[in-house]
Amino acid sequence: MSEDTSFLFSGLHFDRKKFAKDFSRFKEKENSDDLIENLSLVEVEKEEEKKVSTKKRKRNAAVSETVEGFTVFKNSKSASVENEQAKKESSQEKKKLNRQLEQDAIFRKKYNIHVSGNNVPCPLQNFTELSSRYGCRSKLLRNLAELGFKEPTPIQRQAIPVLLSGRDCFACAPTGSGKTLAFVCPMLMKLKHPSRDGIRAVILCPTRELACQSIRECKKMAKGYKFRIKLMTKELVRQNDLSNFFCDVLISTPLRLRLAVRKKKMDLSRVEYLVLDESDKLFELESLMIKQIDSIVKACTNPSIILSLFSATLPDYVEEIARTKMHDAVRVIIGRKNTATETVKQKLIFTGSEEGKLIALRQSFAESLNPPVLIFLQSKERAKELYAELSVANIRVDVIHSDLSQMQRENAVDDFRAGKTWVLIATDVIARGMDFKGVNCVINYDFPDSAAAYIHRIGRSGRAGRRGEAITFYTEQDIPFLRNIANAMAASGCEVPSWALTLPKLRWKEHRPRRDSISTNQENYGETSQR
Ligand SMILES: Nc1ncnc2c1ncn2[C@@H]1O[C@H](COP(=O)(O)OP(=O)(O)OP(=O)(O)O)[C@@H](O)[C@H]1O
Repeated sequence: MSEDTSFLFSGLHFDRKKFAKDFSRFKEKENSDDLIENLSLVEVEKEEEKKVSTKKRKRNAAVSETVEGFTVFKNSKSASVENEQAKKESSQEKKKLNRQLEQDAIFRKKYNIHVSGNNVPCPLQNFTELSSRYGCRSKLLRNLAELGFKEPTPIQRQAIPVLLSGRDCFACAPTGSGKTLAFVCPMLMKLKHPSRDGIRAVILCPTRELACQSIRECKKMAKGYKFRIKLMTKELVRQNDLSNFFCDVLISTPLRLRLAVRKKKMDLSRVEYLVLDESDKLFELESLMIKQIDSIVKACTNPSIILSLFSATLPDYVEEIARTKMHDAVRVIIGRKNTATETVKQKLIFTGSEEGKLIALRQSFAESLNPPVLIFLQSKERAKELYAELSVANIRVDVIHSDLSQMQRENAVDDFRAGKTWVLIATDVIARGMDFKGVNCVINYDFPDSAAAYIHRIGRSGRAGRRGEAITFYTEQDIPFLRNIANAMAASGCEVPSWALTLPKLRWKEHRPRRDSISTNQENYGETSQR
């Protein structure tokens, strides 16, 4: 090489012995004959260095040693040893990851957990993992133990890690399978401690009854914490200015929260955690709720908000709408989507006419009235009529519908929970989410208006692994709509008359036909049907 290359090493002291080979390459050449050889050597060297440096760039940090302020890359020999080491490490990493993925797949199969999405977190093996993996405080674990929750349910095993890792989540799991805890537990862990910094978490429920129940469940799980957990009540909405209102958790129906945001300047910009419970009900097309949900989600402007949807039925259109509001969401389905729980024995009874229903009801009560029993009808008028009929019999019966005051509705639910009421006659106002321990039987006195309504109604029974029963009366006018219910029954492992599965499948929106009146004793009707 003709030019002087000593500047390359000026200011550095090299151990000539150690680097003799390298020095030999850069030494002055006597004649040009070797120039070509020398150039080619230099090119080879450069090529080698180029390969080494690109490989190194691919690694997290090039291994180097500093000599007097200069970083000197190791020579190619130690670099290739390094590469070998790095390759071995990364293949070990890869093997470990694959082993973990395999274990997760086996575990999810065991609990019928189906997931989709990027990098889905490992499911929980047990509740103690909440503290070992996520640093959960002992207080929360103690509360779970006090509530008698020994093992996480399948939906909790998967939805909790997803939400704790800050991912948006769609969760569809059977009725009575613990979805409430699946979103409350990670919410409390994410909130960590009380704060006066605005409204931090919001849970939206389709009915006031469910909102009241959710706040009760929340407070049980937050025992010992000082979280401000508030219900959006009529009184709260009546306050003039809510712009400075703050709490850790706010539970509301969409209508009330939208009112508070639009009319009373309630600020949702710091909400970090938003849960849409019974989400398919909230997103029901042509319902006012879907517009209310839209304005609430828009008001939650926190870019790092965690949005989750929970329900036992999650139609595809709900996912499509929600995906426009979610980012990189994880989908968690337990069992088969939109199917009834397998813990409820289901029966269809043909009663011919409306009159036949009352006879069939009296007969089933005479044979085996096994309270508590829930009876669903398609309207409040019909609920009142049946209440009039049954309240004369010596059965402790009550009724709940939207014509009652808030207090009357709460009393009806509390009395039924407490066992004071044996038979509760209801409209669909309590068909979803309501958790009554040990309802032995649900009677669909009027045919449900959709397969989803059927799944949610009968899901008031057979909860938390308990067994239950569901009886569905149907008349001539219900037969065209029978196929969907028969499918839901068959999908949850129930015996269904084969002819029912051959009926034409109808894409029905709502089935609430006009029906003959129930009341047979007109003179009693006026006295006892004040409810
Ligand atoms: N890990 C658990 N172990 C035992 N019981 C549990 C567990 N988690 C929840 N439960 C109980 O299971 C019952 C049903 O829970 P929850 O109401 O959350 O069900 P859900 O899936 O929300 O039902 P729905 O779809 O009807 O709303 C409740 O009584 C609750 O206390």
